[in-house]
Amino acid sequence: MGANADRVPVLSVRGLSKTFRSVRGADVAAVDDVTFDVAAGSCFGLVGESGSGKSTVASLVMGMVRPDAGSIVLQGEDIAHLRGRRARLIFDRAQMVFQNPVGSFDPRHTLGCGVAEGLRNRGMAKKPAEMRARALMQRCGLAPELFERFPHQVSGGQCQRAAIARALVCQPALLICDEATSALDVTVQSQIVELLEGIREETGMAQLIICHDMALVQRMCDTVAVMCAGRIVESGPADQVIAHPRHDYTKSLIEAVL
Ligand SMILES: Nc1ncnc2c1ncn2[C@@H]1O[C@H](COP(=O)(O)OP(=O)(O)OP(=O)(O)O)[C@@H](O)[C@H]1O
Repeated sequence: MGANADRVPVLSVRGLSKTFRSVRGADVAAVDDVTFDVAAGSCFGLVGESGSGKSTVASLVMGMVRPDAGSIVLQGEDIAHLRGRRARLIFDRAQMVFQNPVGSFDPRHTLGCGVAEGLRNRGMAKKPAEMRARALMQRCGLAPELFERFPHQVSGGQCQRAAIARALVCQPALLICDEATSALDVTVQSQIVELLEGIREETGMAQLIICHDMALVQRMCDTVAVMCAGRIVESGPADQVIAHPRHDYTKSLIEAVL
């Protein structure tokens, strides 16, 4: 756990629900009465099979999908129903890293330009924005020459490091990683995990890790919640949940990877 952990919830989710309506009548309750907290300096794991609702939780927290019910309190403010410009301000406080880093960058721009873009969009002049982007890329383990490379000219691991640097430009209080290491080989995955842990220690940010890999959760997370068909079926300290799972669904997830 991060040295700055002080148990202040950066994110408090209460009774969050979202059903995707279908014209053909097959509605999907993607998120159903979900409640959890993510404390400053801590790492919270949201695990579950494909389709259990993990990414929808992330989209709801980031304001990309509107909830049917519930509250999402980010740094003390309920952001569940913000609209327009105020909703976009969520990105100053929470950022996301995705599974496919290459696809998350504009192929026409260099990685450096992509990392600096968030600062430029917030009104910073080109020179200081580039300097800050270079420093962040270096912190994320990227050699200076990679600043000028295009996304397709670097490895998946290097591109994911750049995506993490880009997420850090606005010093978010919350970083959501949605299967951020799933597409990487084991060695690179381990390096990215170390990078995320280091950043958490340094900044005291809260991290929400979305994945289906219990081994990764055991390594990274303080707390874990297990999602099944939109609901949290089990949650608690990661070591405890993994050592003594109560729910059959959790047992099957653990047996699949450990
Ligand atoms: N925009 C959408 N419209 C309709 N249904 C959706 C939409 N987004 C997600 N769903 C459905 O909601 C359910 C939960 O999907 P979600 O992507 O949140 O699961 P997940 O646990 O993140 O899965 P994965 O690990 O495969 O990404 C699925 O049944 C999915 O088909």
